[in-house]
Amino acid sequence: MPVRIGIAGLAGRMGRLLAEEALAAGASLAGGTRARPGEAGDLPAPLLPDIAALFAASEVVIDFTHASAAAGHAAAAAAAGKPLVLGTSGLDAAAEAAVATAAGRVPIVYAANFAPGVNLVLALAERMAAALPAAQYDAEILEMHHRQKVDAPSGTAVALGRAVARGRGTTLEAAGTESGRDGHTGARGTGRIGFAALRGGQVVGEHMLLFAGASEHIALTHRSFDRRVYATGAVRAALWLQGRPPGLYDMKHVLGMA
Ligand SMILES: NC(=O)C1=CN([C@@H]2O[C@H](COP(=O)(O)OP(=O)(O)OC[C@H]3O[C@@H](n4cnc5c(N)ncnc54)[C@H](OP(=O)(O)O)[C@@H]3O)[C@@H](O)[C@H]2O)C=CC1
Ligand SMILES: O=C(O)C1=N[C@H](C(=O)O)C[C@H](O)C1
Repeated sequence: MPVRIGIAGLAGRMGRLLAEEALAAGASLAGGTRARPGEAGDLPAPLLPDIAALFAASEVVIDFTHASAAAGHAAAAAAAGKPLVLGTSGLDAAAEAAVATAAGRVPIVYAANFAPGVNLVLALAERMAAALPAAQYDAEILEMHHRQKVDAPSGTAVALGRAVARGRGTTLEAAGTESGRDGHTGARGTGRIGFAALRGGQVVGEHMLLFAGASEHIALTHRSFDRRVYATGAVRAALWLQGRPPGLYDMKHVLGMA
């Protein structure tokens, strides 16, 4: 029997591609949700009234919606006893804690970016940060996305920052960050991780991690040209979750890079 996949955010940029990729992977569509359920539109699966109904109809739910919905969706996964693939970005610490709590009951893949190349870049970022002393190489993360993106810095930029911090044996919170400098900011803090976000046009997703030393720069760059790469990865994660024990996984587990 094909795996029944439910899609939270079915009418969104990602939701529509997720539906196509789920069918292409041999799964079936259990239904979807959106923020404005009255507007059915030309959707490839039935719109269900709420997230609980979506979990009831599905074997696994994929969520690409809005950060404000993430904690509730994770709690609904735990209540239904069904796995969740969470791609939504911009979660605050409380929402991430709610996801971790739900992962004690059900398996959850929570990934900032489902593109395989980005997950390789994350692994390389950690290794590079371990090799390049924070006192000599300033880490700066630059990202650019389409003009509709509502959160900044991107989830992937934050994941890159966390990877750099891990490589340096610390956390992003302890290292400190500098974002969107403007005006009399004072000199750059040693060891801090810098973030800058550009928004414009229809850019699918571009990330650069720069290690800036006094005499040399080393950069890692990733560009996505088609957001289908994220949908393919998220559907792969949904199928990978079938039969997994409860736990918080990310894309490196799905890709066998953990
Ligand atoms: N991890 C990854 O690899 C990727 C992550 N993303 C992330 O996925 C998310 C969605 O991106 P994208 O598809 O471009 O966004 P869109 O705005 O195109 O779509 C969002 C969808 O979620 C629905 N939605 C919005 N708010 C809520 C809510 N509070 N509760 C339930 N549903 C809601 C919208 O409903 P309606 O249609 O009624 O407005 C819409 O269907 C973002 O956080 C983005 O950063 C995106 C690409 C890759
Ligand atoms: O909103 C997007 O489009 C994207 N969001 C994710 C993020 O915040 O990192 C992943 C990708 O960059 C596209």
